[in-house]
Amino acid sequence: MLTRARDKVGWPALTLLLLLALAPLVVRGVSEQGILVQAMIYAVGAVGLDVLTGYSGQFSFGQFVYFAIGAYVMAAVRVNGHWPWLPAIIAGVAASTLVAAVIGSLFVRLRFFGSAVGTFFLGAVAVDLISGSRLSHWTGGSNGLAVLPVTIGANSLSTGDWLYYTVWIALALSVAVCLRYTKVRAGRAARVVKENEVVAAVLGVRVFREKVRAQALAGAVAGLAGCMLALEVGYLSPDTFGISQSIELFAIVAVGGTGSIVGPILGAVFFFSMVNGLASTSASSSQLLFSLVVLVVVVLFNGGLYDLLEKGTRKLLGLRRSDAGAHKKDAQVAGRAQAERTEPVAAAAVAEPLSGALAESPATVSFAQPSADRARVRTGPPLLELAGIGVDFGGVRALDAVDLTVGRGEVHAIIGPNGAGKTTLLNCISGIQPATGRVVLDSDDLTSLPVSVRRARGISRTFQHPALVADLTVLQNVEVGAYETHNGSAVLEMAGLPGTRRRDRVARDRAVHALELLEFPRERWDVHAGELTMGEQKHIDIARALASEPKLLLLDEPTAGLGEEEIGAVANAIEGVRRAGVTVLVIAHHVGFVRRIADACTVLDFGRVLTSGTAGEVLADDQVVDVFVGAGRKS
Ligand SMILES: Nc1ncnc2c1ncn2[C@@H]1O[C@H](COP(=O)(O)OP(=O)(O)OP(=O)(O)O)[C@@H](O)[C@H]1O
Repeated sequence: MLTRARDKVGWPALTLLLLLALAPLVVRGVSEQGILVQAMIYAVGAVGLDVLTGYSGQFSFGQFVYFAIGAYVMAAVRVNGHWPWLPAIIAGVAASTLVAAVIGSLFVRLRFFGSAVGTFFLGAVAVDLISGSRLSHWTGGSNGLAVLPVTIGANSLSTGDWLYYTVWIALALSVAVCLRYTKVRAGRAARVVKENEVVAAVLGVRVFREKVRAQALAGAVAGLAGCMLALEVGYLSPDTFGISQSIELFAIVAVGGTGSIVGPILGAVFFFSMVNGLASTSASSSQLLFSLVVLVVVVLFNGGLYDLLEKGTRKLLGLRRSDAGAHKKDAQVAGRAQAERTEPVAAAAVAEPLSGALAESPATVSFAQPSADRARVRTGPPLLELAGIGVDFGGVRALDAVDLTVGRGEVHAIIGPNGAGKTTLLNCISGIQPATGRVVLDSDDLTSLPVSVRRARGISRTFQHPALVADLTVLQNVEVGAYETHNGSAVLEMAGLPGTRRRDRVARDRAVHALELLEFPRERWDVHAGELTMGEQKHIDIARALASEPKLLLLDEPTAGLGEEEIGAVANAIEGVRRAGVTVLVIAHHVGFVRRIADACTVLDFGRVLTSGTAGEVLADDQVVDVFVGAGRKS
């Protein structure tokens, strides 16, 4: 399923920051300005949490720990080391970043429940360390630690307008850095990780590294929030920090809207205005009212305040861009137009279900020219050789001594009934699934190599369910697959140095080339993936896999769930891939589709190769009919 993590939030973020910058002109009361300062401090931390949850799909109850580390390190180096204030803040942020990266790398493999428990107890350890005697010479233990006043000339950054604008600068900086992160390669890779870690790995993304990077960024931003909190409160004690802050951050992100960067700022302003506005009522009813309001916002407005505001603004301006239904319709119309333009063979000819077609009689179905003439014309050694591939899932023998040879430049179809082992076979080739036997690509033995190395050696693949990033455009999604490696420094990428810009240009060129090769309509390149039809998504999945310029492209049921015209478009796309000289191994369920695109065909049944040959030969084989329609089957 496609989930939302927004990309185009630059203008809303700028507008909101400008409004906050101007707010002191209108909001003159000391306590009202204090509320906004509190809101902005928490917004800094919440923006980081949004990067972690909304963009990289991770979870942490431990953000308050990074608040505390940032605050205590900043205060301690000033008191004990007499550091100037700016280096002290940098030290606080650096310390929280480092600890978040280390802790993150320990917790990154945990699923939701493990993360929740792990980060919760991390908080308990941190509070104990701060309040206990072990670090008391730095933290002041239970006595607390004074935060030395920060001044510029005669002005104190800890009070009044100076505090307000110091915190505002911290917020603007956090928003700028986090927004930039979501736009560079590392941030986009993290968004694919959020969609599906296996897909990300196959696209060459270092899943572990991207998750730790997101943890470190969220930790850095939380550390900066901690420094601001230290400036504001002027005195740190174990009571200054607690798990409740992490929960408040979650509430702020949920109320404001996840995956939007802007939402958490709105959420923080709403949250603190509510808390302080209700504080005048009796304690118990204010708590109840507050909880009810949060509940209503979270339950009724799934996308949070930002979503509500975005939709309201569009309505007000009479824009219909986010009308998903309208877009879907547009997409279908555009998809149909494209299919009509590029479809050289009647779409119906490729849409016949394999079992149905064979049950009728192969002769009665109007197919494109069988590809027998194309088959086996390839010369030279085969590109892919599988020998004795075997996989057991407990008692289930999913693959049993499978041998398969795929010729260079060939389109080779794998067919077979449900559960025959087709997907497992592709998983073995791409390295997702450990197996016995040998996998050799272009005389290169890949058997013991991991997914990332196999991709680098020329294997790319698609999945039954394309995990595209909904709020990235078509072109941006394809770019994620176009990077040769997903190594490199995220900091350098965010700085936009010439080296990384060059690499981005190469990736863009490859993505453009892949889309052109598949004849995906140019007017749809800037459409968000969340607005594409299923057929278009499959198309983009193929383009994304093709963008890495593989030797072998593995396609897992690219026609599953598609209508006749869309199947025709996928067949055209595969023809384009063939013309580019890329070898294709494709799982298919439609006999017309197989006849049209395949040079060769292998039938799997109960994890074994039943038969292999040209598509024409294989589909004329009685045994194949048995497998698909059950005739002659003993059990
Ligand atoms: N992770 C897994 N754990 C346990 N059993 C599995 C796993 N993956 C696949 N299997 C089993 O292995 C066998 C082959 O599954 P596989 O998904 O490869 O078949 P398939 O031919 O691709 O089927 P379909 O056409 O339905 O996708 C099936 O019996 C399936 O239940």
